[in-house]
Amino acid sequence: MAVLTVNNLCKTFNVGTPRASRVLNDISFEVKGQTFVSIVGPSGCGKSTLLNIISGVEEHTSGDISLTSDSGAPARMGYVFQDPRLLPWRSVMKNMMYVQDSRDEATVARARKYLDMVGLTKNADFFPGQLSGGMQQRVGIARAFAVEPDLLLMDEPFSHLDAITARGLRAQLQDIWAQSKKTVVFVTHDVVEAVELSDRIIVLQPGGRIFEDITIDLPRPRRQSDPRVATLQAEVLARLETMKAAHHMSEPVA
Ligand SMILES: Nc1ncnc2c1ncn2[C@@H]1O[C@H](COP(=O)(O)OP(=O)(O)OP(=O)(O)O)[C@@H](O)[C@H]1O
Repeated sequence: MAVLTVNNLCKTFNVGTPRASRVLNDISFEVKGQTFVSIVGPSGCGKSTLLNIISGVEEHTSGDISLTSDSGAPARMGYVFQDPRLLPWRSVMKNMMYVQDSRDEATVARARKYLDMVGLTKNADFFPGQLSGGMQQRVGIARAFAVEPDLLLMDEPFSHLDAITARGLRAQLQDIWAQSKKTVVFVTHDVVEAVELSDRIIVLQPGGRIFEDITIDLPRPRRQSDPRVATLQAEVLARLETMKAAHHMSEPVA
């Protein structure tokens, strides 16, 4: 069943003014439950705007968007941003619990389980200032999964981290995802990252249209050392280069 359905979505900023600009143009796609979908594309093509519309932070101009949960209750969303947005005066565990509706035993156990999955059980009583940037982002990821959302939105969660830390976190995210099978929409500039993590990659092009919707059919876990992963990464990059050429873009696409 589709958790997220987007139909003919358009977004124009500053409607009715001389500064009006259409950023998303007739976007349609579905995200089925338990799939990991990445949105990639060059800077300014509308990736974050799309994510903001899905999350409800931004309104769309026309089209439809719907979210469904298995239970029939209102769908719950979780978020992971570029920065982990932890409250500095709360411990790691209190940050984990801050976003939870309940403090019951099962909820606490779930928070502990996800903290354990990111290897931070020993740091539960630390404050964010006592953790590295990568550790803080691991708390942010564990916190979002611990809410057990119907849809988890991730906006370039590794873009502020160094390459080695980002690689470690991608491996960890793959492991958590394999165990939880949450439905994820993940925005990234990085095609290499998208191929490693995703079941599908939706490529946006300048002008805010879908260029391609690519299925990534590779066994998991996917590691950079696997030649099949590297081959597909090169293939998808080549397809993006074609798109770049069609739009006469000179800057790197991803
Ligand atoms: N609140 C706003 N008002 C007017 N224009 C906006 C607003 N927010 C975004 N835009 C414009 O919409 C376009 C798409 O922006 P968006 O941030 O969605 O792109 P992106 O693909 O996420 O870019 P990047 O990869 O650089 O983060 C850009 O031209 C941006 O200037």
